[in-house]
Amino acid sequence: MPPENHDRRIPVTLLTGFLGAGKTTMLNHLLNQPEMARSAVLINEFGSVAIDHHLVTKIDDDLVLLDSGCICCTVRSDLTRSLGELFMRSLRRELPPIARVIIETTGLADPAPVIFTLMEDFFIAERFRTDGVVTVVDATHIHSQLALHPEPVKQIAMADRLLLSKCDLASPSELSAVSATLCRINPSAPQIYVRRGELAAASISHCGLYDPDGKSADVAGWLAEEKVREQRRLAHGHHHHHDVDRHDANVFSFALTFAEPLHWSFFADAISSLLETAGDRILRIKGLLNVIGDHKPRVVQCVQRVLYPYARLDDWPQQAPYNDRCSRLVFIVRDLPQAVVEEAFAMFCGVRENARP
Ligand SMILES: Nc1nc2c(ncn2[C@@H]2O[C@H](COP(=O)(O)OP(=O)(O)OP(=O)(O)O)[C@@H](O)[C@H]2O)c(=O)[nH]1
Repeated sequence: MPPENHDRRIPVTLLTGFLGAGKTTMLNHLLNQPEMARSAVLINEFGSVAIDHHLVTKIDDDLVLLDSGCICCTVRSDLTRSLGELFMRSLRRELPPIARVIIETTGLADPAPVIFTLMEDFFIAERFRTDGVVTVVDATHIHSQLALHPEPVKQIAMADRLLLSKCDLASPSELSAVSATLCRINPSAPQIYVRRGELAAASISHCGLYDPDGKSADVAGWLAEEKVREQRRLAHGHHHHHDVDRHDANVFSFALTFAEPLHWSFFADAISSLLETAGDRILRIKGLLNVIGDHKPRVVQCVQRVLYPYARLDDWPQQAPYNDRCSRLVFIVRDLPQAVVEEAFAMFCGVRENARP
């Protein structure tokens, strides 16, 4: 392959990290910088009710929502197709020239199939080059996430750069403990401390082509496994069915929809009670709310037991399903029945969930 300076292929940044780590927050800061002005963004979300693309402050039509679902087949072929389409649209000048592609994965994603696709798919590898697997690590939650879930280890081990988010919320001793943990899993990746998503574009560019050497031996092994999987898929086809709302036997997603505008204080009581009683089984909540007395949609975000200060969007999205201005909350949980969550809202807000998408 040509050295980076003479390489005319479009650089691709893979932005990964566990649920709620702060990927979208950093992405918004990056996209506001002139160096990232001509970036196309591909977003892959878990669950059937997507919301992330409304939280990215990018209005161009080079923001692509990848199919939700299993990264091993649906998303891989969707990724290949989306990158191919972006390239062709840019070639036909339907889009301005693309200087970089940023792929934001779901927090539950395994980065190996994505890296493998970028490196090995013939059409893609001719036109795009990996320039950085960048993993966002939530400095306030990573130890419990590593204890309970297999995904963050792989996301950290495969990284070229590690971005420690929420450093404004962690004490110096917590930060040094997190830093030592990351060093054990991936000693070669530089660690960058980030507060409120404020990250210079230079921190994630010029990573160079992806190279498993210098990373833990597992990384080469994971990529080799992808090759075997690919060969099997080509030989036998790949027909297993995926439920887009289920990650594994325990982790799954559901969305609640409320047709009537909500009282903020009752809603806050319902969420607080839920986080207190079932926070250990809640991985992520995010949603857009129609709140009585507020014309703008409120963005609500929780990670495990933490409810973050709400934000507002300038306006309600024009696209379905959010254009009906109903409140929607998307939950990603571990072994928490939907009925328990519905009951909390019925009790505190006096509202029942409506059977809408
Ligand atoms: N105080 C503080 N809050 C942060 C920081 N980074 C992210 N947050 C908050 O954490 C919550 C989750 O951040 P997101 O950027 O949506 O996380 P994400 O990784 O994109 O989430 P998923 O796509 O669901 O995996 C939001 O409420 C953010 O405002 C930070 O550095 N400091």
